[in-house]
Amino acid sequence: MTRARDAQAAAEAGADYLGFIFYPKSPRGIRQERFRDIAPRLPDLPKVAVTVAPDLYTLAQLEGLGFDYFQLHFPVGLSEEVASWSKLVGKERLWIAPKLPPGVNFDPALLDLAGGVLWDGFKKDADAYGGTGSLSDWESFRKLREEYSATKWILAGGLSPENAVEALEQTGAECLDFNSALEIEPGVKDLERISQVRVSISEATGLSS
Ligand SMILES: O=C(O)c1ccccc1NCC(=O)[C@H](O)[C@H](O)COP(=O)(O)O
Repeated sequence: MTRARDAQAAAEAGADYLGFIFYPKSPRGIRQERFRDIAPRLPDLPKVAVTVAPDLYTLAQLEGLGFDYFQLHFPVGLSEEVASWSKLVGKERLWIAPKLPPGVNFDPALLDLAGGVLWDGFKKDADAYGGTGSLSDWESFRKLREEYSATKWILAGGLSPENAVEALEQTGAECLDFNSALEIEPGVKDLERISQVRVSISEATGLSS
């Protein structure tokens, strides 16, 4: 989210969380000053600060903005950093999003440090950590979610109104993350596409939200 009106549309479509990306290399990033500016106009939903391998100073700054959760993307091999993020924000508020190249397994030891895992698509480019539109490995997500059921598992990566129902059916996910497939351009949501998510899911499940 970069605009209050998009956040409002997401709330009306039944979103449970709102995400704000503070990674400077993201085309949909928001600066801390801008977030402070729109914060009073945002719906009353839990808010998630998203960034890539932050230093502790930056993470403390984001915490100071009043976020409920911290979704931190990182390359493999940063377990010490994950431990320090967990210590700073607390395990339950930390959602980890490891960038796992194909064939590299998720390290379950990380679950001692984080309350949630965002399971994202992979793209090789060094700076690509999210918002790439690449599907994630749904089968691995399903297995991990079943095996480690105490953790909050969030399915991400290329989700759209067109594939959301299939994603729910194939993975049993309770939480889906939508991003680039709902945009007119990076950082600007398509309000019609946002409401289509609600329509597709409610048509398929018979639920109204
Ligand atoms: O979206 C970004 O630009 C981004 C950049 C760096 C780190 C994370 C980022 N997004 C995080 C998300 O939670 C996205 O929603 C997730 O990657 C899925 O995006 P998409 O494949 O576009 O649906």
